[in-house]
Amino acid sequence: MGLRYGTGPEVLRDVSFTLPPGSFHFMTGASGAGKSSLLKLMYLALRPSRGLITLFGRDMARLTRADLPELRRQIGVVFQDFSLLDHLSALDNVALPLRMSGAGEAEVVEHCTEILRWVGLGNHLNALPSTLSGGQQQRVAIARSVINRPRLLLADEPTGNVDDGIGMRLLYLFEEMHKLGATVVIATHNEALIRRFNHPRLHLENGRLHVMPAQSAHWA
Ligand SMILES: Nc1ncnc2c1ncn2[C@@H]1O[C@H](COP(=O)(O)OP(=O)(O)OP(=O)(O)O)[C@@H](O)[C@H]1O
Repeated sequence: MGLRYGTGPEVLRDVSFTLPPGSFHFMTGASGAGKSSLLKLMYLALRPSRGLITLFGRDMARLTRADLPELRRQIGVVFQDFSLLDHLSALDNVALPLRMSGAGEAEVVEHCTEILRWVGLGNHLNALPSTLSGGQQQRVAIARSVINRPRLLLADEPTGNVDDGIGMRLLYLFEEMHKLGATVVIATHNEALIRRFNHPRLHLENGRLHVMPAQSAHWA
C-alpha cells in the first residue's frame, strides 16, 4: 500500500502489515514519518493512492460512503486535533458514541461520569471544551474513544499534552480495552511508556514500515 498527498512524493511506500485481532502495537517514527497518515488510513479518513486496506475482513476499496458510519462506530479514535464538538459539554462529547448506539440515558450518564473521573476530569463534567486546557481536551477525546468498547482503538500521541502520571493512567485505560479484546494502535514519541508497556512496534522510517517484536522494542 502507498500514500501520497496530491502530486507530492509518496509519504508511505510499500507498507504492508496485518494487525491480528486483539493485538496491541505502538507506532513510532520521527516527526513527519507518516504516523498520523497511517492512522487516518486505518480510520478510513484517507484512501491509499495504491494498494489495498482490509478492515474487519472487508476490502475498503469496495465500500460506499453509506458503509462508513457503521464501520467507524466500531473504531475509537483520538486524533491530534481532538475533534471535540465545541457546543457540547465534556460529558455530552463522551456520550456521543453511546447515544448513537442507542444506550439508555441513565446508563449513558453513569458510564460517562465514571470514565471522566478515571481520566481526572470528574470536576469538569459540564465544562465546554473551549474552557478546558489542551491536556484536558485530550483526555475528553480519550474518554470518548473508549466509551463504546471499540473493536479497534487508534490514538495519535494521546499522552502528548499530559504529565507522566496521567500518561501512565491513560495507558492503563488502553490496556484495559486491550484486555477486553480491542485491537489497539498508539502512535507515540514517549519512550518511557513504550518501555513500561512491552508491546510490539510499528516503526516508520523513510516511508517504510518495520514491525519490531515486543522484546526488541523493550530493549531498544
Ligand atoms: N494534508 C496533507 N497534505 C500534504 N502533505 C501532508 C498532509 N498531511 C501530512 N502531510 C505530509 O505527510 C508526511 C507525514 O505526515 P504525518 O503527519 O503523517 O507524520 P507524523 O509521523 O504523524 O508526524 P508527527 O509526529 O509530527 O505528528 C509529512 O511529510 C507531511 O508534511
